[in-house]
Amino acid sequence: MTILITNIKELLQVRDETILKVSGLQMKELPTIKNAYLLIDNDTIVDYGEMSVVTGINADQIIDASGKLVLPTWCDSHTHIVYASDRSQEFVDRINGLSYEDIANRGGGILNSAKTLQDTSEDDLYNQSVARLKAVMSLGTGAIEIKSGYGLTPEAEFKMLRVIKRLKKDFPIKVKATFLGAHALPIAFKDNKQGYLDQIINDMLPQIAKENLAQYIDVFCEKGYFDLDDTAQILKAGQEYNLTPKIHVNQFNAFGGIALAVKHQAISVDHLEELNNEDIIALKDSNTMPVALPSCSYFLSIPYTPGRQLIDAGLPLALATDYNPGSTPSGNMNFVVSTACIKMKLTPEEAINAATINGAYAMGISNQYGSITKGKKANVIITKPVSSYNYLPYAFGDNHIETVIINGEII
Ligand SMILES: N=CN[C@@H](CCC(=O)O)C(=O)O
Ligand SMILES: [Zn+2]
Repeated sequence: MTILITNIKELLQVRDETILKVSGLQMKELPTIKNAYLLIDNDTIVDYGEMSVVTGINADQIIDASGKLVLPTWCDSHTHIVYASDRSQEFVDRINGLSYEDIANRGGGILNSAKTLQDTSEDDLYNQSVARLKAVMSLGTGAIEIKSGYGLTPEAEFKMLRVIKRLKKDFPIKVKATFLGAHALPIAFKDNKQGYLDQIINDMLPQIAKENLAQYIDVFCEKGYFDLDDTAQILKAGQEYNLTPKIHVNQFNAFGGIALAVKHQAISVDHLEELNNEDIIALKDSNTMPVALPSCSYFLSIPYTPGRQLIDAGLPLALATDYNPGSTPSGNMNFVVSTACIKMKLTPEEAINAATINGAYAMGISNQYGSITKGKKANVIITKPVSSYNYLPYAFGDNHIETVIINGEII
C-alpha cells in the first residue's frame, strides 16, 4: 500500500541524513520544505521533495494536504500509561491544601495506585491502557515509552510489563518498556528498604529478563524514595541484564543523581525541575538526554525544568508527557510542546525538535523515528489548515491535528 501526500504547505523536520539528536544551537534549526509531497510505501517513508518534481508518481491513496503541515509524529519518551483507575480524589485534596508529599506520606500517591493495580485483573488493566493508548495515538504520538512501577510486588510488576508487551504486539505505535520496580517503597517493606531492593534484584529482574519484558531500568531517585546508593544498586543490577538506565531524578531535590546516572551511561535523565551547575557539568560531553516533563510542572505547580538554560549550555533536550494518574493525568504531546514554548521559553523549532528527534533518542530509536528521512518509519501528522508551524504551540489547547499515520496506517 502506497500513500502520496501532495500540496503540503510545509513539510517539517526534513533530515536527508539520519541524525540521532540535536543539541544547543542546532535545536533552533527545523529544516522544512514548502509546497512539498511525501511518499509512503507500507511502513516506510520512501520519497519527499518539492511538488514541482512530483509528476509521474502513482500511489494507492492520494491525500491532498493543501494549506496543511506535515510533521513526524511525536515521540513520547516518558509515560506510565498502564495504571488502574485514577487519583482524582487526591487532585481535589491538593486543591484543598495538601501537598503531593503530604498525600504520599499518608499512604496515598504511588502506593494508592499500587494497591488498586494489585486488585485489578490483567485483562482489565489491558483494556484501561488500550483506551489511553488509542487516545494518545489520535493526538499524534507515534512512539511511546511505558513504565511499570505501580505494581511494587513481583506479580503486579510482571502484570504491568506483560500488559505493555501486549500493547506492543497489538498496536502499530512503537512501544518501549521500562522496569520501574524502585518507584516507591511498598508498605510491606516500610522498615526494610534493602529487603525490597533485594526482591527487585533477585526475584524481579531475572524473570523480566527471561520473558524479555523490558529494555530500560528506572528508579525514582528522590528524597523519601530511593537515595544514591539504592539507585546505584538497581542500575548496576539492571545493567547486568542488559537493561539501560533511564531515571526519574531531580524532581524535588538535586543531590547528585544526574552525575550518578551519567556514570551508569543512562540514555536519559527525566524531570530535572531542580537543577544545579554540577548537574549541567555532569551532562556535558555525555550521551545522556535530559528530558523535561512540563505537564507535570503544570499539574503539580512545581518549577519548570530550566530547558532554556540546558539548551543555552549546548545540551540537547527532549520533551515528554509523564502521563500518569498522580502528577500528570494527560498524554497530550501537543500541550507539552505549547507549554514548553510558553513556560520554558523554547522556540517552536526547539520544542518540535525536543518532541520528535530528541524524544526518539531518549528511547534509543532515533535511527528509525523522529524525522522525515528516507527509510525511516512512516509516522506522520497531517495538521488542519494553519497559518504556520508557530501556530501549533501558539493556539494552545485546540486540536490542530487532522490525520495521524502510524507505521503507514491511517489511525
Ligand atoms: N515522580 C515519580 N513518578 C511519577 C508520578 C508518580 C505518581 O504520583 O503516581 C512522575 O514521574 O511524576
Ligand atoms: Zn514519571
